[in-house]
Amino acid sequence: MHAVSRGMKTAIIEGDVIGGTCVNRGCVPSKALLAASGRVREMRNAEHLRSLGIQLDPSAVSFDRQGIADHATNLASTIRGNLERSLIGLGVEILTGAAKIEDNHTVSYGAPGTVTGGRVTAKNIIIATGSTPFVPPGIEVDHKTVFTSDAGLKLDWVPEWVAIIGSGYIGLEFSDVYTALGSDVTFIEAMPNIMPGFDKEIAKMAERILITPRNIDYVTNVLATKVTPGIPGEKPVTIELTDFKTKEVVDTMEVDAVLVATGRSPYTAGLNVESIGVELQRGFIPVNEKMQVLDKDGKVVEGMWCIGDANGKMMLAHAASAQGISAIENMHGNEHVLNHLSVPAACFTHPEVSFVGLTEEQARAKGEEEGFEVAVRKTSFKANSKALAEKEGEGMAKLIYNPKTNEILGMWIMGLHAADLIHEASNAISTGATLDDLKFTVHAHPTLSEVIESLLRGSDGH
Ligand SMILES: Cc1cc2nc3c(=O)[nH]c(=O)nc-3n(C[C@H](O)[C@H](O)[C@H](O)COP(=O)(O)OP(=O)(O)OC[C@H]3O[C@@H](n4cnc5c(N)ncnc54)[C@H](O)[C@@H]3O)c2cc1C
Ligand SMILES: NC(=O)c1ccc[n+]([C@@H]2O[C@H](COP(=O)([O-])OP(=O)(O)OC[C@H]3O[C@@H](n4cnc5c(N)ncnc54)[C@H](O)[C@@H]3O)[C@@H](O)[C@H]2O)c1
Repeated sequence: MHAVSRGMKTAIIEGDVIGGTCVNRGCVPSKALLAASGRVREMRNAEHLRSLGIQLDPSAVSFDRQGIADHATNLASTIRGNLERSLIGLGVEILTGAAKIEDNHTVSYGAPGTVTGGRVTAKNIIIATGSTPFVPPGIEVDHKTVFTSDAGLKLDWVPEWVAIIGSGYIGLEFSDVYTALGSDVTFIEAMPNIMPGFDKEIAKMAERILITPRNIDYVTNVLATKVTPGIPGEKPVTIELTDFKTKEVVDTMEVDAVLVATGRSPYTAGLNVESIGVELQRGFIPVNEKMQVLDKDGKVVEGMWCIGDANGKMMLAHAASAQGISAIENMHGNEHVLNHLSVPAACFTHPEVSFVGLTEEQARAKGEEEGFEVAVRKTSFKANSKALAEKEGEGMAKLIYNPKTNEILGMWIMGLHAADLIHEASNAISTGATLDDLKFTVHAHPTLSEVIESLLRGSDGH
């Protein structure tokens, strides 16, 4: 769409359905499941409702599993249809088939292994082939009792006990869905702590809010080295657990189902990038900061660009789009470099966790290396009138900054609508605004955004 807006003749080659992972097997259906299951959780929380003066018998709240699953499927197909119609309306040509690079200005496409579809030449070619679920060796996926997010999003059943391998974004969001619908969850995490990618303090709070009060337990420092599928209601799934450090088998578990959420692999096999002198790096396509593809000697391959999950810089949908816009600007002659530290991210649990920039640990390490001080301000949702009106005072926001320059290095938020609240910080980092620029900005009262106001002003005493 951005290429069209810049006056370029544009075609997309798609081997499956328009919209990719995000629309069909990612952001969109997962948020539909989270929305529906979140309502179930809310309506079964009698104590919370009572505190608002509402009486509802939690056992009277039921849900239709297929209805929730249909909501996710229908949403994906609506958004896919809208997207396809917009592209066609803008004059983008949609070519169907698996693409194979012939040279830096030619791509052939068709059924895999053939070139019956055709061949197109272009001044610029963007590789945006994305990623697929990574399944560690030893794990047998039957898509029924042992599955990745692809099958999990279909919500074919709600198992009584689900083990989730990996406590990253997918693991956490699915744990939110499953526990709301009545499942027990066990996390199996290779790292010493669960949610290892989070700021440590936020991970601690997330554990207190999202894990401890729910039917969730976890084991850390272990790898699931062998997983054998079962038969629903008849035979359990078996999991062999191996100590991460000693590599010794330490335990076996039997559960009803296993969700494998151990990251994603770039989808670049068969693209034939060798034809343009590129060497894949763990499957990813190397690019420079302008998103230009680099060959095995680190030189720019003229006319070739790569964006999104396939370059591995930041596996998020909006990062992929932003990189695409950046690539088009560069093609158009407007030099542009996306500041990835300004790209926000969010985990859409109830409540949400969001962040932009660095964790406190990363900022302190950077400060030590580069010789600057790091300061931290924190505030709680408990002091926010809107959050209290909703009886949703659990949560915190944390600002990490350089006290000499007042540059914002990172922000982390856990609490109601954290995913929407983070943009004030990401816009500030993106435009280079400092705390001095922002400390007298005004936020409507009573709104959740006053949580950010108190961080920016340091008005909570810090
Ligand atoms: C369960 C889940 C939830 C997620 N939730 C979020 C979220 O809430 N927010 C967020 O920002 N991100 C989320 N993500 C991540 C997000 O989906 C990805 O970062 C994003 O889709 C990457 O976009 P992309 O364009 O690089 O690749 P993809 O979306 O993977 O698209 C690649 C496309 O290329 C096609 N393709 C691949 N190879 C070829 C070939 N050789 N020829 C022709 N076509 C080909 C594929 O069929 C696919 O349609 C989620 C991911 C998952 C799995
Ligand atoms: N809300 C969102 O933005 C959102 C939601 C879902 C997915 N995503 C994207 O999708 C991608 C994939 O998500 P994900 O949760 O699968 O990956 P992730 O990288 O976020 O988390 C994977 C987790 O699995 C652990 N792990 C890896 N191998 C293991 C093993 N053998 N045994 C036990 N633990 C193991 C890792 O230590 C890590 O904690 C992410 O890059 C994320 O950016 C984003």
